[in-house]
Parts: sequence; structure tokens; C-alpha cells
Amino acid sequence: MTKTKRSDAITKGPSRAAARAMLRATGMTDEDFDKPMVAVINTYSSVTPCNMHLRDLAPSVLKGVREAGGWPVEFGALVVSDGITMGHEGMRASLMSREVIADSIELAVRGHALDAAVIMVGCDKTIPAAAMALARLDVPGVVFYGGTIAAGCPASGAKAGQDISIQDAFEAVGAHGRGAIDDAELGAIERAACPGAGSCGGQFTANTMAMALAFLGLAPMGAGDPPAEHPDKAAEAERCGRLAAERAFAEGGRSFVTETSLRNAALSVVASGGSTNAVLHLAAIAAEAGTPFSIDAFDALSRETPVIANLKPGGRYLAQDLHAAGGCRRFGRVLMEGGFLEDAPTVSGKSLFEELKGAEESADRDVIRPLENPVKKTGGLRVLYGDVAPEGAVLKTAGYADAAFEGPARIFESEEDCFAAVQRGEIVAGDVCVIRYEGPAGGPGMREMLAVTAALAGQGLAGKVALITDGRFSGASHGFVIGHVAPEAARGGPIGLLQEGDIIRIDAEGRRIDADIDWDARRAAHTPRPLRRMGGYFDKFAALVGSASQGATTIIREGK
Ligand SMILES: CC(C)(O)[C@@H](O)C(=O)O
Ligand SMILES: [Mg+2]
Repeated sequence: MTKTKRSDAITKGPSRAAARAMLRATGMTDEDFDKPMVAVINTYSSVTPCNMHLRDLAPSVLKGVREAGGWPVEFGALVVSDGITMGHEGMRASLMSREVIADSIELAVRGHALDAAVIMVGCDKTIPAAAMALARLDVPGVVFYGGTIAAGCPASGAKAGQDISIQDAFEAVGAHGRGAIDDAELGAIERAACPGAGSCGGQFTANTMAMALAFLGLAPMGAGDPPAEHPDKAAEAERCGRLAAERAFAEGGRSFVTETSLRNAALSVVASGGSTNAVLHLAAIAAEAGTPFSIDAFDALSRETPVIANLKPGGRYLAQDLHAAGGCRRFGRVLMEGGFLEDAPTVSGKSLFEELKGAEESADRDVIRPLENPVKKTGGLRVLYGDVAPEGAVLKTAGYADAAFEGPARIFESEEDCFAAVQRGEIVAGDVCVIRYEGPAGGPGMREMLAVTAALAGQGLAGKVALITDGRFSGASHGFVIGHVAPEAARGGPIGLLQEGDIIRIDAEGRRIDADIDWDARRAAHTPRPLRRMGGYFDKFAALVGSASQGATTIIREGK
């Protein structure tokens, strides 16, 4: 007696003869119609190292599905590379792609009534999109992360012989713009930064989100850890395929997205000095699941949790070093033993604590620090409110001790304008750069400001200049940076009312960002700008997208 399953809707009964006829052409036979049909959704693309190896790993996933008695069905989903789109118009497409990827997964699975899914991910947005889709669809599923890139090693120049990442390439642009390094040095870094396949190598957004999904329970603990070109990667891909097929009759993705698992995921972000984008993405995943979650969780956790992973950009090492030091499991075990995590189910079938107890011993005490010798005593993410950000904003101080900053506003209506001013040397220590009309709807697309933060870093101004934006930051951004300011300028947010020279006060401890101005008078004199029309999907996204404080999703809410 075979179990009933969702895919019976396309494979069972006389009325499905035409559907079966088509499926037979794909290789299915009578006995296969009794197998759970598992979507293998691959965000492969040859455009970026983050995803370019996923095509080679797909056969291992398919093998795993078949071994566990499932019938794999392959789909492609797109990726928009953050690293390649950074600093130009194309970066607007990055956050938009998160919605499109989640929508594509939904339509592939829902459209064909599939029983389970494995989603193969690499670059930043593919990871939260996979979790959002599993939460939305509530089908059983597993997220498989393609892994980090290896360290680069320049052959010549000041960084010769050192481990570098894409962060060094972005910051070299800033240094080159100021004349601190020459063309040859920039070229040496450019040629070495990306030695092969894999996602950007620090605790930037991809590695942060891959870790967060393991703590959320939607990615099997440890499967994402081996670097992209590591010999263990194919076995992990196969494990994920097997798990998805085995889980075809188990609970759906939504059941893993609980208040407890979201807190565990946020804690992993804070304790690893992870990307501010995680604030946006975990809020979006929670919204898709309908699970209550406030971005304030990041602030509370950040105040009580030490940073124990010594990873770039706040620390010293790369994700390949984390893997060598015992990976997410050993990192998590330290946190578990310190009483920071709560136990929760995971897709492997083992609970989070069972997984973490299996961590291997390691002689390392520097990549993953013991609790008594942390990289920082507390985390570097703060959620601020105040006059300038009534719905919230996210501050990243990782690596910079300042709890307060006060200075004159330098107003820019786009990222490009600010970048040009930085490169011309017009921004000085003490300034508060305000980059607005870069929010989810106003950009549209809420671009990452890595070009600007890297240019500031390249000029030795990281931490000496504050940067406020309704856009967002890259995981490689560092300095005294505040993003996700909500409401955004294009939706009437106060950030749009600031003027050149206004004194901005940022109080990380008091969780406020204020300006001493007559807000009523400013608003009365303000002419709201119409939304920028850019055509195509950009306009659809601008019309639908919600506040960054709720994840900047395109979920249709009551009254929207
Ligand atoms: C290009 C990067 C480093 O991947 C960035 O987009 C991030 O968010 O970390
Ligand atoms: Mg990014």
C-alpha cells in the first residue's frame, strides 16, 4: 500500500494520463509514479564563482534523492551576483532577486504538486530566498549551500603571500582612488582575490546566512561548511538529496521557523560578527512563515552575546579557516555550552543540540575563541530608533568600539554621489554621510553600499565617518554604519527631511538616532518626491515592497 502524496495530483488516476504521458518522456515508469517527487532547484549560473560549481554538484544531489527512493525533478532558478552588481544600477536587482527566486521555487513546486525540495544555493540572496520559499510553501525541504571560496593569495605587492578575499579588492579600489596604491598593486589583488568557485570568503552575507540557516534548522548542520572545492562537498550534496527524499512525508519547512529557531539563528549571526543583511533576511523568513519576530532581537542578543568567531570583516580569518577549526558545529557547541542557545528540531532529524554535541575536537583556540577569550565581549549589531528612524535602523559597529557619534550631515541623494565625494577627498573624519532614496521602494532595491564603505576604509576613514542610509550594507562593509533606516525617504521617512550640516546624534547604548531640528517645519516645507519609475520588474517591486523593518518583502498584507 503506497502512501498518498501531493504529487498524486499529477501522477494518479485516468484523468492524469496526459500528465503521465509527458512524465514518461522524462524517464518515469509505472513504479516511479509511486515515488515522492523531489524538486531539485539549482541556482547555478556561470556568472559568479558563488554559484558556478552548483551544476557539478547537482548529480550528487540527484543521486541522493534516488538512493532514498525519491524521483528528482530539476529546475533552474536565477542568481544575481552581489559582488558583480556592486556599485552600479544592477545592484538594485539584488534584493529584488530574493523575491523572484522565492517566487520561482514556489511556482515550480506548487505548479507541479511536488512532494519535497532541495534548494542549491550560493550567492547572498539565494540563501534567504530558499528558506522563504520553504516557509511559504510549507513543504518538506532542505537547503544545500555550495560553500565558501578559498582564500586568495596575491603573487606580488604589499599583500603578497597573505590570505585575501573580495573585501580586499573592494577596499583596494578606495586606496587606489586616493593614490595610496598603484595600478600594479590593484591588479595583483584583482587577479588573486577569487581563486576558484565558492561564495565570498569572510563572514559576509552568504556565509552568515548559510550559518544562520543551519541554526534555523533548514540546512543540515555541517553540510554547508566544506568549502566549494573541498572533496567532502559532493558527499554533503548527496546527503542533502537523501534527506529531502526521506523527509517527503515529514513536516514542512514552516515548522522549523519558530521563535526559538529564529532566535538561535540571530544568535549565530551576532556571535560570528555576521552581516547586517541577516536582520532583513530573518525578518523576511519569519514573515513568510507567519512567525512573530522583531528585529529588536538582534539588539538584545548583541548586548549579551560575545563574538567568538574571529572572522572577517571584524576579525582575522576566512570561512575556510572556520571549517578547518570544526565549522558551525564546533562554533555552536561553544555557544550551547555557554547556555546561549535553546534546543530545537533540525531537518537532519537530530535536534540542534544533538548535532552540536557531535562537534569534533580541535586544537584551535583562535578562529573559534573560547567564551572566556572572545573577539569582542558583546556583538556589534544594534537596532536604533529615534527621530530619524521611527520604525528602526540597524547599526554595525563590529570592530569599532564607539558607542556614540555626533557630527554634521553630508547629504547625498544616491550612492554614486557619495562615492564620488569620498573619492574626491571631500569627506572628512567626523562627518555623518546620509545616503537616501536608496530604500526598498525608493532605490528601488535597497542597494548595498559596499563601494562607499570600502572606499572610506581604503582612505583610513572606517569608524571615523558615520554613514546613514535607507539602503543596506554588504557583509564586507565595516565602519560606523547604519542601514535599513525606516521609513525610507521615498515613503516619507524623516531621513528625507535632513539637510546638509544638520547635527546628527547617534547613541548606540540609548538606541537612538536623532537630529535637533524642527521636524514639523521641515515637513511643512518638504515636497514629497514621486517614486522613481525605472520600468519592468523594478516598478513592480517598488509598488509591492514593504518596510525594511519587516524584511522588505513583497508579501501582500491586509490593506496593501
Ligand atoms: C559581495 C559580498 C561580499 O558578498 C556582499 O554582497 C555581502 O553582502 O557580503
Ligand atoms: Mg550582499
